[in-house]
Amino acid sequence: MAAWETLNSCGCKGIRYCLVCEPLGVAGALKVPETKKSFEYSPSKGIALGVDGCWFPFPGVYLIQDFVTQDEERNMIQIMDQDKWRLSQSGRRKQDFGPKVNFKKQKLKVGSFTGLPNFSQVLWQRMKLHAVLEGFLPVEQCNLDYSSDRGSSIDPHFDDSWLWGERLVSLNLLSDTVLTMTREDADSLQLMSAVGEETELHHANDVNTTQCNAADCKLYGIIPFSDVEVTIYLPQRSLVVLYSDARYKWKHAIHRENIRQRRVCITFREMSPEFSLGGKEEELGQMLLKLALSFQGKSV
Ligand SMILES: O=C(O)CCC(=O)C(=O)O
Ligand SMILES: [Fe+2]
Repeated sequence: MAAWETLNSCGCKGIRYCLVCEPLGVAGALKVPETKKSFEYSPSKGIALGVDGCWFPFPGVYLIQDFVTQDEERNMIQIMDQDKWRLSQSGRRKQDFGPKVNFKKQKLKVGSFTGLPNFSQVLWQRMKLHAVLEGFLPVEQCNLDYSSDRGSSIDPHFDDSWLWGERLVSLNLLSDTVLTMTREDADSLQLMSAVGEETELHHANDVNTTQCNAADCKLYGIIPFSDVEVTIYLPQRSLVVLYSDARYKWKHAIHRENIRQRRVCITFREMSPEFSLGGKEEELGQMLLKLALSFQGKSV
């Protein structure tokens, strides 16, 4: 392959780069290192915890470990790899099962959407057993493929909320990773002081941390949200649901340094109220849902 072909074989546009298109030295020059106070999300307590034991509530994350078995994971990856992966931004590749959307113009067409893929039906049935996903009707599925060779990442962003509803559901396959949450608004957060001595977190298995007793919790200080980041450790084969504050107030990102091996993420999205029952685009919403839930889809 000629050098220019190699240089052009990525899906980056504008300000986004991956290891294929990134001119030497740009990575360092582009990113002014930011020093934020880092907190780790504790799934068992629903709080963000600092190394010094300070913490604050972090609502809107629901994590299910071992959502699929190793065999199911292998089968799904095999099915996905039989299909074409399209180049996307920041070194990612993707397969999309959903309507054709122009988010900027808020325009939506069925396009060549034929529904979600067959293997997702069993995932959907399993999801609905969790109260947080009651009534979840997936209308779009996006498979993303991250690799360390391509320096894949996803910049901090909010998912659209004109078309997509509150709950974002992602299945994390092939390797563990970290979802990084940040806020850029001007609000401040009330930081609580440490309780007890055992404050060290052990990722998702943080069973041996102390339980917070509200009576012991003291206000430690107030800091701007923009000075903090919260890391959510996502084990391989776990399913994570983002909703409420974690969906609407915090941006989410996957940093390049947190992709150590190939990682595939399957994200399911539901309709916003506008496209749901009683909404002004209800009819279109119902039509898309019928297609989606036929589970006969091919990627668009
Ligand atoms: O890879 C992930 O876990 C996040 C993907 C994501 O944020 C998106 O597709 O909007
Ligand atoms: Fe997202």
